[in-house]
Amino acid sequence: MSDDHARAATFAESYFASDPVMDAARTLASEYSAVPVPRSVAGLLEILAGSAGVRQAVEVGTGVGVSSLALLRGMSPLGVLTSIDVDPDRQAAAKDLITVARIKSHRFRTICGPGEDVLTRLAPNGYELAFIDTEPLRLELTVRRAVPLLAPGGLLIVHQALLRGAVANPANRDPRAQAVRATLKWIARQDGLSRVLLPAGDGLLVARRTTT
Ligand SMILES: C[S@@+](CC[C@H](N)C(=O)[O-])C[C@H]1O[C@@H](n2cnc3c(N)ncnc32)[C@H](O)[C@@H]1O
Repeated sequence: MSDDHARAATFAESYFASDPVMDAARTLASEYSAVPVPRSVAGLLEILAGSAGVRQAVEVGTGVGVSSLALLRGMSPLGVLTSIDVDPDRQAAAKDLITVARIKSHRFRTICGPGEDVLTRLAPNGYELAFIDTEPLRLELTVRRAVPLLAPGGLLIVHQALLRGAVANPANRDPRAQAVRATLKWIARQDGLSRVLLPAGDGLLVARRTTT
């Protein structure tokens, strides 16, 4: 990253109102070694969930709940987030975070298990937003299984879509970079999805189901 880009990224990450609950969540994340979405991505998740008036959302990669909190803050006050992770301890920490943030507990449904498997048990066309922030090696299968869950107009949002510069560099043969590249190619082949790839956080892919 050039000096100018690095300075711009640092400035962007500082351009937020003070948020003690989110700050505490970030400290918690480091204790659980669960890298949370950066502030810019959390802010965008909240705005997207809010502008779409989301009532049903699904997330793969709860971590300690930084992205969950952002989504729940943005969603309709009646909205329910179903959040999936393989790590029960992190999910327990996420539930505590949601309580501390004074969000009603029934709005945050956690399921412990591999996202790529759990998604097959959820309702097709039933979700207005799917957020994926999981292990890159599992990403393509997870995304393939998340897309059929989207309602018409629903949003698919994938974090870690650039893995710093690795995904954009075709000479980089790291398996995680290759897995993310394959996922992006699969998304690009889908007729019913419009898409944009943003260099926010570790790369954010936002796609919208355009078919009815
Ligand atoms: C980057 S962290 C998620 C951070 C979270 N989105 C946040 O902002 O706080 C990735 C999470 O994915 C979980 N994970 C890894 N493989 C998974 C899988 N196959 N299915 C579901 N979760 C998985 C890890 O346990 C970890 O908590």
